[in-house]
Amino acid sequence: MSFPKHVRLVEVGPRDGLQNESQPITTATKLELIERLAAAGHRYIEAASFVSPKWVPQMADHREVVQALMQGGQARPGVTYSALTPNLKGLEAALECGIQEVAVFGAASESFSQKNINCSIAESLERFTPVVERALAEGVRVRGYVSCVLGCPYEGDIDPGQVASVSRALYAMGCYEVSLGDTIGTGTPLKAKRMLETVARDIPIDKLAAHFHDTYGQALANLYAVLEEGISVIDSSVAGLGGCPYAKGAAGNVASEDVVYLLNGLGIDSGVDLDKLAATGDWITQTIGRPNRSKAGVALTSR
Ligand SMILES: CC(C)(COP(=O)([O-])OP(=O)([O-])OC[C@H]1O[C@@H](n2cnc3c(N)ncnc32)[C@H](O)[C@@H]1OP(=O)([O-])[O-])[C@@H](O)C(=O)NCCC(=O)NCCSC(=O)C[C@@](C)(O)CC(=O)[O-]
Repeated sequence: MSFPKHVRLVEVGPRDGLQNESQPITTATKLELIERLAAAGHRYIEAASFVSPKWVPQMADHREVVQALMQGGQARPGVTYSALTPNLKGLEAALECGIQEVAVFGAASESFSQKNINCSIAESLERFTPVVERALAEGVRVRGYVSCVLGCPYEGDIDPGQVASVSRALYAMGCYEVSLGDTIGTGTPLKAKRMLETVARDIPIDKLAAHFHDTYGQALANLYAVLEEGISVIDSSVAGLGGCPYAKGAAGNVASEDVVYLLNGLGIDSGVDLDKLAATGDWITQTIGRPNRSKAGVALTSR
């Protein structure tokens, strides 16, 4: 067993963490969250989502958020701020706001693809191709997501071969990294390992990321399992905020504080200050009136 020395964390709290909140959250609160996360040491922050406001109302202020960061002087040097762009319309808007990095998001499940982005897997890949081409032509890097890699809310079990096939397509298209999403958190460590082994036959392991939700309390165990396999990029959300609007009952992402606590214990550097991160989790959950789902965060802030 050998773990990586360093893990790159992708903080998805401002996007995945907040997208499902039904109460309006002000742009100022979102920007303060992003700044606090950067101050805690996060170097990759998913800040917004250029999707239809009819589909995901909470992300309707994507322009204001990204403009404030990239054109309003609120971005920190050395931090990459990214946004989801499901189509050319979203990409064009994100480029106008000066975005540094974007992500396209597909699924390994046909039903989830239809519910989430209103098209089949094949249609989504066709739609992403010009998005990736245009972004790369503008010097903007593109990340790819695959949802439902360990289970689908509509179809149940998903064949790892299907995960590998969609991941391959995104990687071949020009995505520099493919993030593997256990959207509904049904995965368990052996399942996660097997899925990863299948995908890593075609894509170098250092081009893959783990994006695990914690619905069944398995996310940290799953992360430990894929760290053993060589994963060195982990997506997480401060205070375990989040859920997917198109996966009813799905809990938030694994909490960033819990991941940093795990990594610290394994002697793996993430560059993130756990106390500052825990204070950020405490602040955002109090601000938006949500329970803090990070066990490490709650333990640290109640000392
Ligand atoms: C993809 C679409 C837009 C297709 O939606 P559609 O209805 O098929 O698109 P359309 O092209 O027919 O357009 C319909 C309307 O949407 C507008 N529109 C069209 N595109 C945009 C855009 N980019 N930005 C703003 N507006 C847009 C467009 O202008 C039009 O407006 P209208 O004429 O009706 O007023 C829609 O299905 C959508 O927005 N879906 C959002 C899904 C989403 O955000 N899901 C959550 C994120 S994914 C996730 O959480 C999983 C992940 C990544 O975290 C990994 C994991 O955990 O699994």
